[in-house]
Amino acid sequence: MPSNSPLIEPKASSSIGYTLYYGTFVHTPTLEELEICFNTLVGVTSDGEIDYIHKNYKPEEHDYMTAVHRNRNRHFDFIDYSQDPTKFFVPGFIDTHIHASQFPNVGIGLDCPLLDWLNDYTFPLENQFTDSNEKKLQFAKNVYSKVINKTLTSGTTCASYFTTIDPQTTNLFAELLLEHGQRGFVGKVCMDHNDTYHDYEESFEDCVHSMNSIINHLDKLNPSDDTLVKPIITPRFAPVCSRKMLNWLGKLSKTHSLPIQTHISENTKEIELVRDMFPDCEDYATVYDKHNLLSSSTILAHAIHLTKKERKMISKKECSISHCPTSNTFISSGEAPVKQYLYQDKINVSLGTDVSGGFDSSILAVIKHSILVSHHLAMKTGRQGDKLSIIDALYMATQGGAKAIGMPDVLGSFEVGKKFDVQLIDLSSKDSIVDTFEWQLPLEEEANQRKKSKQMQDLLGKWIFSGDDRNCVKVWCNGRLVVNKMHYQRDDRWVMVEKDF
Ligand SMILES: O=c1[nH]c(=O)c2nc[nH]c2[nH]1
Ligand SMILES: [Zn+2]
Repeated sequence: MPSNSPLIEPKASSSIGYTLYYGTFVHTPTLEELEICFNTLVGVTSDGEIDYIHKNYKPEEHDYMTAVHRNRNRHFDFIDYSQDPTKFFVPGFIDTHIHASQFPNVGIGLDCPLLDWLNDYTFPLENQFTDSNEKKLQFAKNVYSKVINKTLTSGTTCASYFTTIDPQTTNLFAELLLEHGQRGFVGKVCMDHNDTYHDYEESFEDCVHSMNSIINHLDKLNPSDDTLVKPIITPRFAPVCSRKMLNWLGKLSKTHSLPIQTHISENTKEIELVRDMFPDCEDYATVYDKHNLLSSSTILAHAIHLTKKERKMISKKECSISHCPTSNTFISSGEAPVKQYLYQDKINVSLGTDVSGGFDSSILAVIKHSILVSHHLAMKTGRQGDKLSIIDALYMATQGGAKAIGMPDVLGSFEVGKKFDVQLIDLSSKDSIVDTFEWQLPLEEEANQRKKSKQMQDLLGKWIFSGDDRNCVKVWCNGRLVVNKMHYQRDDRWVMVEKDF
């Protein structure tokens, strides 16, 4: 266990029995649908699977032991947050675009446009992961432990990561994910044609060798009963990949049934470059399509400046877009018309922090930024319909993310058969900067359910716009408690809770 992550629960202390969670559960099972379930009992098996949901559970009327007995479990935990209206469960966040290797550059490179930003800040940093063996492993362990700790303690239970071109440190990254208990897709960056920064590129043959080594290593790494880390095919973006490499990666995805992630149409200069380099392709999306890289398991990051034809193709191929508004603002790339993608083009859209183009590794922050950027877009276009709602953004951060990573029936919402990848939000946590007033709280005794639901929706607004990772007090991944920042007040002092209750 890395010593710099005191908030991460060590594996040994994870709960292994049957667990019943009781309290308020909030989720967006489908686009446009927000479900707020008060007094809900959720049963989770020792494998981390939700096998029982009882909405509106009344202890005086119902017997929770039926759930326990159904599983022939004599030992179980009962975790009750129903008495505190400032606490609620939400699905763990799914970050569908993040560069783990770029974490040290967070906050650096403001307003440097993409291609300069890559050469001046990003390639030199990523190149440090290709140093001599001992040096690079130490460097990688430090950076990768920190980024996993940071995202996990901010409520990200699963992420689709980019690492670097280096295979050894990429394998180390996958091991660290498992050690911390975060679900993850691990993408070794593939790039054999870096014309502007030759120090940081690989040969086609090296790429083939590295990808095979990573696929084999990750195959052996997962626990026997579950796949928590998985490789993802990652051509960095068209300008740094030869046609031979793009072709091979398309085939590799098919032969190993592996998902694909890449960048598309982030910056106008980048689009011009692609046009010059691939004159036989009508547009950027066609470059990927020609090399068999567009399918329902492809995540396309940014997708800000797509043409109508590209949108149609992306929709038809059922690719997902990872919207990264924090990054798009920080390096001035533009405003993606996300509402149109979701509702008119019927494209699945998820959210990405895009560290370090994005300066915040918390998806909660990206939810906030996605809404603000959409308001700016609406002011520019004069179309109110361009504005994203809280429900849209929460959906993209959870169920939309689950769809993007090919796990719509496993993650993203509370449903029997899904995995318990969950965060507990506490608006009155120690150090919380959220202010709530008594009349704003959905109290147990409130009989008017509509009023109670409206109060809960207002609390979601408070969480998203004035909260942060300090309000994410517990995180479970695959049913296992992996983060516990829970404190309680004793004699006017905040004391860390050792156990769940
Ligand atoms: O935001 C981005 N970050 C990157 O590292 C990158 N590489 C290509 N295109 C990119 N865009
Ligand atoms: Zn990126």
